[in-house]
Amino acid sequence: MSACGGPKIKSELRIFESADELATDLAEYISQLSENSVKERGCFTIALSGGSLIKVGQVPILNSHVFSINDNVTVEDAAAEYEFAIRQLVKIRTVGVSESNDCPKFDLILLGMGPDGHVASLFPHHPALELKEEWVTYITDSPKPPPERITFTLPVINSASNVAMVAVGEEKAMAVHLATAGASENFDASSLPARMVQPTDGKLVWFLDSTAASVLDVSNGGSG
Ligand SMILES: O=C(O)[C@H](O)[C@@H](O)[C@H](O)[C@H](O)COP(=O)(O)O
Repeated sequence: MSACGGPKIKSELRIFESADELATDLAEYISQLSENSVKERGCFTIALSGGSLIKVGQVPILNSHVFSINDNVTVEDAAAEYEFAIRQLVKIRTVGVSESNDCPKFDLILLGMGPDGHVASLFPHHPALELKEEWVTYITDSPKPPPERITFTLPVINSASNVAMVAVGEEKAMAVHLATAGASENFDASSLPARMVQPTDGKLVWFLDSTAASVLDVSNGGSG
């Protein structure tokens, strides 16, 4: 594994020869964060993205501690229900609160990234990227199936104590480069939502395999 600093925010790039090596380090990273959070706060709150990243079935978590999306209602109602559930968790202080904007402050948000640089269900140039008040929103026009999705908004993602962004495979290499490289002043960040993941008071760690990192200019910290 090689590690180096990312762009000017508190970020780190971890690059692995294989997806297996990445998975082992990611598991250890999550386990360490969990141990620290439980010691400090008595609990550990983690938000999981969809896609191929997570196969949560192997982790022994009480069902009552898992908050899944209700896909038996309209996508609009699912988003409202989910936001209500998170607000309840914030009210009882299970989920912390960001000091700067009252958003929920997850201990860790675990994200995959698409080849177009989308994260969660925040896609390039989508109006959902502009939302400032909502914690959870819905879209009905996802370019990646299924078309109807709910998603955390950027204010919630950027309020996390830790964000882990995982990208594996050649098809993501350009998006990784554009998301982590220094940008010209007229770069339109909304063209690459992963670049908008910049935790306000938290740390971003990229977990990459060597193919996803193959376009990075790692010699100068991958910040281009
Ligand atoms: O629900 C989803 O699809 C995720 O929220 C999405 O952001 C995913 O993490 C990326 O599309 C990467 O997906 P893969 O890991 O399967 O490439």
